[in-house]
Amino acid sequence: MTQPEQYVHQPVMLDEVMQMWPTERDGFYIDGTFGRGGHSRALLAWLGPQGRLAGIDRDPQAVATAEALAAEDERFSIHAGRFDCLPDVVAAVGRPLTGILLDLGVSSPQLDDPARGFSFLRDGPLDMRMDPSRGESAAEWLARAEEHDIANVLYRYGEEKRSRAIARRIVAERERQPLDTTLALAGLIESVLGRGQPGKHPATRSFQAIRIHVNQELEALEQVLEQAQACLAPGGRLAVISFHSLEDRQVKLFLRDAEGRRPQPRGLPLPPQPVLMRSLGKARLAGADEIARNPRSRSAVLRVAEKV
Ligand SMILES: C[S@@+](CC[C@H](N)C(=O)[O-])C[C@H]1O[C@@H](n2cnc3c(N)ncnc32)[C@H](O)[C@@H]1O
Repeated sequence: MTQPEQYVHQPVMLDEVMQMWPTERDGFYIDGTFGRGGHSRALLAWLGPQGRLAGIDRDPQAVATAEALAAEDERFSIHAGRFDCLPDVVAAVGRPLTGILLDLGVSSPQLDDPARGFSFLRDGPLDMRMDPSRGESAAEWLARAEEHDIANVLYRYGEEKRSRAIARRIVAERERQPLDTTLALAGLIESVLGRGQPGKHPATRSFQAIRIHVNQELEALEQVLEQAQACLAPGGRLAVISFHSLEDRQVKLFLRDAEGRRPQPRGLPLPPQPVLMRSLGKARLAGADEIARNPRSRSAVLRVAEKV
């Protein structure tokens, strides 16, 4: 697992996060997606001497980077695992939670390392697990899944219109030989869909879908949003950066319900809904300068809410 030598990490929408972040420098904060620590380092530079920051990540490489940071800075601790271990982290630190940041999805080093199997541009084992020590790899899942389950995943998580044709071809191909490299899968998808549009590989949507499924990304997000609402102290803030419409929709619907705005079924008036969170402004997008510097920020959407 190598990292490109010239890799420079640019935390996405850092200025916008800091503008909306709580003002209590000696509070307790969680970075639920430590990654390579870009946001965490900026938060530590801002944090006061009595402040605490706990990082969470399920990726062993991210955890190794964070352990080095924890050895340098006693205000910081790292917790390996899925971010929906949030209540355990809060209990371990034992302080009221002032803020939580989630910068969702995969990190650039994960995408760029062929050995992790996330990239359809570089050949590697078809893995795609953020934590390679747990669960099934993409190759293991594709080797055993029913055709209709593969089609459903491609449709639901990738919004892939030709999901059935791709699933059919995967099932036919795996009878002939194992489908266990990224380029074998990317080539198979291209053979079904053709070359696609310029600048967008035809395998983009399917790779996104399989990655979301293998890592149970939307299940973990659903859990952590509920937990954040329950664990935050009153006035504490939740900041979420999403990178695709499925994640952002989930955050938006969670906030709608937490703000007591769930649509009422017709003819069946419900009691008034409790107001648990308050959105701080509308969803924000990265600015043109950041997008020019860091193209990955192009699809970022930031939502921030405060516990009431
Ligand atoms: C976009 S990167 C975060 C980058 C980070 N903000 C930075 O500045 O370096 C997302 C990170 O979150 C981790 N991650 C994604 N989903 C997770 C989950 N459900 N539980 C724990 N970690 C997760 C990934 O392993 C990855 O390291």
